[in-house]
Formats: sequence, structure tokens, C-alpha cells
Amino acid sequence: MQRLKSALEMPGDFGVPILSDLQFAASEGYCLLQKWQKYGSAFKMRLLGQKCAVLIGAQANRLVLVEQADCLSSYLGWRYFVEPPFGRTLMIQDGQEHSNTRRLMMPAFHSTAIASYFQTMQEIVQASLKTLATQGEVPLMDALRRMTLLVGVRLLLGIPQNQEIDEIEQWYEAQLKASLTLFRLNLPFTTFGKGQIARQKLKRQLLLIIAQRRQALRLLASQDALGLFLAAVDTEGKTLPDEQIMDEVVHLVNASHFTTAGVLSWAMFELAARPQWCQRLRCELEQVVGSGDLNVEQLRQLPQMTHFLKEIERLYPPTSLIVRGVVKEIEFAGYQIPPGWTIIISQFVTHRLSSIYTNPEEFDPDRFAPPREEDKKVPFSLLGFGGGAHVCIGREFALMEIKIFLASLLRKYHWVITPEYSAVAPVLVPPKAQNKLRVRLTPA
Ligand code: HEM
Repeated sequence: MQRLKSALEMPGDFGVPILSDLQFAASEGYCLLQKWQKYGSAFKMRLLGQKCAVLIGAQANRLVLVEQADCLSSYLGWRYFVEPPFGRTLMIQDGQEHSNTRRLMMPAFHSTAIASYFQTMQEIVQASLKTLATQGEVPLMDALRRMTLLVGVRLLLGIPQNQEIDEIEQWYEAQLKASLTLFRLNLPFTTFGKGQIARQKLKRQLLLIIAQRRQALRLLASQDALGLFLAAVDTEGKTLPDEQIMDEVVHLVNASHFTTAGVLSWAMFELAARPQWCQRLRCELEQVVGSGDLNVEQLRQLPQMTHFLKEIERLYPPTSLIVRGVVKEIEFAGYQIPPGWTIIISQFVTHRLSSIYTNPEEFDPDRFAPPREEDKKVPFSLLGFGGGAHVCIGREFALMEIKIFLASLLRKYHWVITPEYSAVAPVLVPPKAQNKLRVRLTPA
């Protein structure tokens, strides 16, 4: 029988504390890709002072997300980024606590609820595009983030449209910066402290809204996540406490708006350089929707758009990695990884493995069409939305928003992205390249 080796014997190195964190923060998924090329499918590194084992490939993803998930903790993996700015929300709960909360939150993400968000989402998307077409050249991510924030504020927080959106936008900006900063001093003038102040302000506003909602009753008829969370009761009569609901909706808006805006920015970037794909998607929309208004059923009948979006998810996953803390020893590739270590798997690296995807650097949405269906040959090959018990709860919400946006964009507008494609592609550090992109939108 083969001797199991200690995780310390893995190739790789722990690097210089803080310096290695800064290096990692600057290139994220690409840094892991380079290490994978050097060390192979299991290597060690240090992140935020923790000893990490990085496990690469579809088999590693399945092990971490499903087979050995009970030995791992999302709390220990993500708490540093999530708990101080957002509280102990679903994403950082484990075991029974996680499944209880997820069950109570699910009604807001079932297909019936998602369909009930369609009209509002479409109105916000169309109004945002109309405004964008009057603005000349603007930073792409700012425009998209504002739109996805509006959708989140209205459909997740339940705050009426356009109410103090500028202030809410600033609060989210402050919270996002606070969650990413490495220096966590809670003083009114520090990045971290400003995030804490923003969180309290947002919660004060939500307290008022929750009180109004409870007075107005008819919570089950709500067409937003806040109302459906307030109405949720499980089979044992348990409900979500108000404090928890506030934390969850605030975190949902954060988890949803920059990820969705990220996917949209790369979809616009790739389409702007690929007239043949614009043409294919426009033809599909013409066949399915004709010249009438788009409806929610039609969104399910767009295979070419689905393959195009899978290719965006593959090459530009908004989160490049998933982390878990080890609570009970696990084994991978002949190594024993003990409690106290952190496990990292990476969607960014998985999506670039030539053992799964043919010519992985090439932009080729047809790889997802039958008979190729490259993502279906091995489970856990396409991981943009995660997998297992913590799989993204907002996937259908995001996909509906993305499809409504692309359909409206392709049917009614032309756009130009600067700098031009060849100056940006191939994109190896998406979050960095994203902030350089600018867009000019004009009616078709
Ligand atoms: C393109 C958009 C999105 C992407 C790529 C994305 C990606 C992900 C990924 C990779 C995870 C798994 C994290 C893990 O296993 O540790 C996740 C979880 C989660 N996502 Fe998303 N997400 C997106 C949009 C959204 C939206 C729109 C919402 C809410 C409306 C949302 C809410 C959440 C929540 C609450 C979790 C934690 C679920 C749990 O732990 O049970 N996400 N997301």
C-alpha cells in the first residue's frame, strides 16, 4: 500500500507573509494557474497567514464540494471576507445551520419567485440601457454595477426603485472595500471602519422597511426576496429572525451585483469583437421573440445564448477560487491534509485545463453544444456558480438578469468598447482588466 505523505511535503512554498498575500491579491486565479503549471494538481502556499493546500481539477472539485464536504468548513474558509462586513450569513454557515437557513431562503429563489421578478428586472434593465445610450463614452463596469445594484436594491432589499440609490451605492462601495482590505482597524476613518458605518446605516433603513412590511401584511404575495424571507416558515414552524434577514439581504446584494455586472461586461467585450456571434444571437432572438416583447418562457428557448454565456462563465468566472477550512483530515493525490489547513479549489484554473476543454484559450461557445458538450463529460468541470450544498443560490436570478440584458442590448443597440480587443485580450486577470473598459452605446 502506498504511504500517505504529509501535506507539508507538497510541492510549492509558503512564501513571505503579507508579501505573498499582496502578490496573490494582484493576480488571483492567474497566480494559481502559474503555480499549477509549475507544481501540478496539488501544491501548498500561504494565504492570510494560513497554510493552504491548492487542489486542481474536476476530481478535486468534486472531493471538496461533495465527497469530503462534511470534513470542511465554509465558515473557516470565507469568514475573513464575509463575517465582519456582512455577519454570519448563509455562505459562511456549515452543516445543519446552513441547511436550515438555506431551506428558509429558498422560496425567494424558486422558479415561481424568479419568474415574478421578470417584469421589474426588465423595466430596470431597459431604463438603464436607455440612460446609458445618452451618456457618451463611460466606464463599462460603473454603468453595469449601477444597473445590477438597482435590480438588487429593488428585488432583494425590497427598497422602492430609485429611493436614495446614490447613497446606497456609496454604502455598498464602502462595504466592498472593507471586505477586501487586508488591514482591519475599526476606526471611523479607516477603510474597514467606513464599511462598518455603511453596514449600520443600511441596516437602520432596512429596519424601517421591515416594520412597514409587517404592518402591511400580505407578505406571501411579495415580489421581492425581503418579503419572501419575512414570510418563510419551515415545517417545524421556524422562521428567520429579523436580524438574520437584514444580514442576508445586504449580503445577497453584494454577492449578486458585482458578479452579474462582471459577466455582463465580458459578454459585451467579447460580442463587440465578434460580429458573427452578435449575428447568431440576434437571429436566435428574432426566431424566438420576433418583434414583440420578450417574456420569461422565451428565455428558456435560447440555446445559442446559453452556450455563449457558458463560454463567458468558463473564461471569466467572477470568483476565481473557492476556499474551505479543514476540520477533519482529508486526502488528495496521496497527501493527508490536516485540520487547521485551508483548502483552495479554482474555477479559473479548472476552466483552462486541456484535459477537459479542447484548446482552452480559444473563445468557442460551440464547445457546449451537442454532441461536444465538453462540460458534461466529467462532473464539476464548469464551476462558475460553484457546486454541492453551497452552490450559488442566486444562479437563476443572475441568469435571468443577464439574458434580459443581452436580449434588450442585441435587439435595440449597437456599442463600441475601448480599448480595442487586441489591446486587452487574452485576459488573464479579469478583475484588473475590467476597470479599463469603456463603452459607448447607441440606439440601433
Ligand atoms: C454571475 C453571477 C454569479 C456568480 C458567478 C456567482 C458565483 C457563486 C459561487 C461560485 C458560489 C459558491 C461559493 C462557495 O461554494 O463557497 C456562490 C454562492 C452564493 N451566491 Fe452566487 N454568484 C452569482 C450571482 C449571485 C446572485 C445573483 C445571488 C443572489 C441573488 C448570489 C448569492 C449567492 C449566495 C447567497 C451564495 C452562498 C450559498 C450558500 O452558501 O449556500 N449569487 N455564488
